[in-house]
Formats: sequence, structure tokens, C-alpha cells
Amino acid sequence: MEPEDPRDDSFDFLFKIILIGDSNVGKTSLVQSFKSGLFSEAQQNTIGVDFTVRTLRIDGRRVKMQVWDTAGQERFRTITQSYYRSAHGAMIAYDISRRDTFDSTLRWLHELQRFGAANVLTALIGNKRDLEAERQVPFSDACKLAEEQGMLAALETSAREKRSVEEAFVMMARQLLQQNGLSVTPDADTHVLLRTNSRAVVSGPLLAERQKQQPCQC
Ligand SMILES: Nc1nc2c(ncn2[C@@H]2O[C@H](COP(=O)(O)OP(=O)(O)OP(=O)(O)O)[C@@H](O)[C@H]2O)c(=O)[nH]1
Repeated sequence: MEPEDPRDDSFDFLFKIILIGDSNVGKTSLVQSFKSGLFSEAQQNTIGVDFTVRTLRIDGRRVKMQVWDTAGQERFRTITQSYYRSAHGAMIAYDISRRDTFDSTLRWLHELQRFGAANVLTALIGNKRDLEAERQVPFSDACKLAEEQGMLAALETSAREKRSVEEAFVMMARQLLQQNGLSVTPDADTHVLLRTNSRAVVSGPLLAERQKQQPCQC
């Protein structure tokens, strides 16, 4: 991936990505990490929906990522659902140290299928990977679910340690570019994904090529 110019507001592609999942799994923290690299231990709960933008440069194309961070709390459900329709991609997040948040992901996916576009791209994100000692969700469970549900990938992140956050968004952007008929060259940064706790489960040409180079560790 090439460096981005923060002063440049023009873009070639605009992708809308929505983050959904239970409250306190770290959705806002992931977005903040992606946007500014910052992390707060005392992150406030999201009220309704927040909106962030960052433009990536991928293979010379300016890809504007419009990220919608939704509230996980039940009382905001009606508001957040109204944002599903326009999303090109969705990250369904859970906390690897809280099994109940993983168990909810299927319900989030069903909601997305009900209110979102038919071809919305989905990825399963297990956040708080730094809490390994408190892990309640084996990565293999996430791989299985992602595979069964036809998601792009299952991957584990840590917003606190800035691990795999950038890669998660870049992976979505690259796949969306591919879905728009654009060829995307393999990216050295994104290869890291398949060496850490991440697994591509869709067999696009690029992903198949990557899997040959970096076998899945599930
Ligand atoms: N250890 C650890 N804590 C994290 C991580 N990401 C977020 N947190 C913490 O988890 C708590 C909840 O984070 P948020 O980002 O507000 O969670 P959310 O999913 O946006 O919550 P809602 O806005 O209520 O939907 C905060 O105290 C964060 O500091 C992480 O990667 N590791």
C-alpha cells in the first residue's frame, strides 16, 4: 500500500463500511485506531451512529473509506438499522474475551441480511486480541462461522495494541475494488493477515493466491 496524503480530499472510489456488534466489543476503538492510531481506555459508548472518513491509496487508486460506527446498545437498534442499506461492507465485531458477544454475531448478521443490501461484504472481527489470558472464543470457532456464513474473512484485532486494524480495513477495500472489476496486486502489508489470526474464506483470485503463499493456520 502506498502512503496517503491527508490534504488530498479527492478520491476514485468511495466505500461505506459499517461496524456492528454488541456494546463494548471495541467498535469505536477500532475506528479510532484506523483513523488516528489512538486508543482510549475510557471510551464512551456510542450514541446512535458516528461517522469517520479516511482515504487509502491502493495500487495508485484513492479509496475513500466512509466508516459508520454504530451503537451496540439495544435502545439504538432502530436508528442503526437504517444505516445498513447503504453499506458496501460490514465488520461484525465481537470481543474474544466474552463468549456472549461472539454468540450474538449470528444475530447481527441476520439483521444485516434483513436490512442491508443483498451483496454486502462481511468480515468477522474478533477484537481485544491482547486479552489472550481471558480468551473465551477459540479462533477456530470464528473461522468456522465465517466459512459457514460465506464471509470474506475471520480475523482478530487489538485496537489497544494496533494489531491488524489497518489490515482489516485494507482487506475490505481491496475486496471491494475486486468486486468492482478492478485488478488488485497482492500487498505485502496485507500478507501479515494470514500469518496472524486471520483467515480468508472467499476464494477470489487474489485471496486464493495469498492462501497459496501463506497457508491458513486454523
Ligand atoms: N483490552 C482491550 N480493550 C479494548 C480494545 N478495544 C476496545 N477496548 C476497550 O473496550 C471498551 C469498549 O470500547 P468501545 O470502543 O467503546 O466499544 P463499542 O463496541 O464501540 O461500544 P458501543 O459504543 O457501546 O457499541 C473501552 O473501555 C475500550 O477501551 C482492545 O483491543 N483491547
